[in-house]
Amino acid sequence: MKIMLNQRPQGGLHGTLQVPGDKSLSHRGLILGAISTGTTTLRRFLPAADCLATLTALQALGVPIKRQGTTVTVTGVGLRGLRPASAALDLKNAGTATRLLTGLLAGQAFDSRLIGDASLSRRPMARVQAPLAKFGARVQTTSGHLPLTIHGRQLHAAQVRMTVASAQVKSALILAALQAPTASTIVEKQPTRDHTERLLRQFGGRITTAPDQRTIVVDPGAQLHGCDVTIPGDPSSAAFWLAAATIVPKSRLRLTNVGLNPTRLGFLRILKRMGGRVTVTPHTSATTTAEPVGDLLVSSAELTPVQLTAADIPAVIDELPLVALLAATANGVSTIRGAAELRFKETDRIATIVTELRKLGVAVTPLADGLIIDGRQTWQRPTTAFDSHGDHRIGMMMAVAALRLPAPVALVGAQAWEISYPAFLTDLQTVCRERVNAW
Ligand SMILES: O=C(O)C1=C[C@@H](OP(=O)(O)O)[C@@H](O)[C@H](O)C1
Ligand SMILES: C=C(OP(=O)(O)O)C(=O)O
Repeated sequence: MKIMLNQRPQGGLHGTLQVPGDKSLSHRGLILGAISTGTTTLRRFLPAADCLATLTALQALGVPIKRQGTTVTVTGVGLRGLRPASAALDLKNAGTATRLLTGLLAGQAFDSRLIGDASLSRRPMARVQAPLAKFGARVQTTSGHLPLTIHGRQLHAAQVRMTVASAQVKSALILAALQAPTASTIVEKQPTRDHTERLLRQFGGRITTAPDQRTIVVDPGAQLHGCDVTIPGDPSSAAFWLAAATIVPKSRLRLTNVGLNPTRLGFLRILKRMGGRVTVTPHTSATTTAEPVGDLLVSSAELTPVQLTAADIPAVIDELPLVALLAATANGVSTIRGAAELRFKETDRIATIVTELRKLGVAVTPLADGLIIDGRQTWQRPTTAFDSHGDHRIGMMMAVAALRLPAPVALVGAQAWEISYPAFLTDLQTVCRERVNAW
């Protein structure tokens, strides 16, 4: 789908948005609901293609799940109640679904086969296969990629030191550890988003994180019970509006019910380091989630450059395209290092960021593990359409860039935002109060 994005709204961006539910928590709520006993109700579930791939896969594994809009009811079957699927599970574009379900299915009493779309089939799977083998798992990849054949079997406990900073791999290992007879220890390379740990505790699981924030002990055997979970707004989706309001003059936006888990707030912290103007108002009343939530108020700002190193990356991994965009407006040279993981996402995001920012005349240099971005030139009018390259975050980042241009520009592959943010165009129209024409 090619769409035309209108030029900069003269009066800036205004209004209040409730961004959709968190993608990571929507996947995890479904999976933990499935392996619990009793009913789990997920409110503000994200009905995006990635999370629907997890939902459909769990249904194929015999889990009764009903969805009405953003409310999902999962009838838990317990850790031993899953049934073999009658065909390969197609996880489409969803890396999170693939890695987490691999950890779960490795400990089941049946074999499974996982497939995905062309993008997912290019992404590395040895990163889950190798550490899962420490639990006795037998996962067969196709030269390190999908299709995967998982030979389900009884797992044993393990002590695993992770070699990639990945919440997906960590979560796969936690789901495997739940199926071992005794406690396992997982040591992360760097702390990553801790949604699995928090949600597992809410479902009654026994899991502890040491003060170093990297050492996790999973004590299996506790009965998991279904819960009511209200999923917070996705901070990765909120980040598009934080970036947009910052770089479009005269803007002021309020974003409500956004997840404020510190392991996800890298973008907010970096935006503030660059001179961004954001006020955070945490909610103090009790919620039915193990996650902090609050409102954000953002207004336009002139930005200074930023230097990011490996320690900054896990908490901002999905927002790095937006950091690059902010850097392309800053009054100096920014550097992003320690971000080689960007090369293993839906696209090689270092390459796709460079291709798209160069259409604006931005001086951007790719590095093996990051980017150098000089924000000092005025953006040029692009002579070719922007392109998502089939990657939702790249497409939405360029839709945000278009908001700063003096003339309309086309975006090819806009439909990619269905992966994580199906209401993106509606929300864009809300904050612009101007028409965005579909071609
Ligand atoms: O665990 C998760 O829900 C996710 C972890 C991250 O991936 P990695 O674990 O591969 O870094 C992130 O990029 C992805 O969008 C969601
Ligand atoms: C990398 C992403 O997702 P996943 O790994 O689940 O495909 C993302 O949403 O940016």
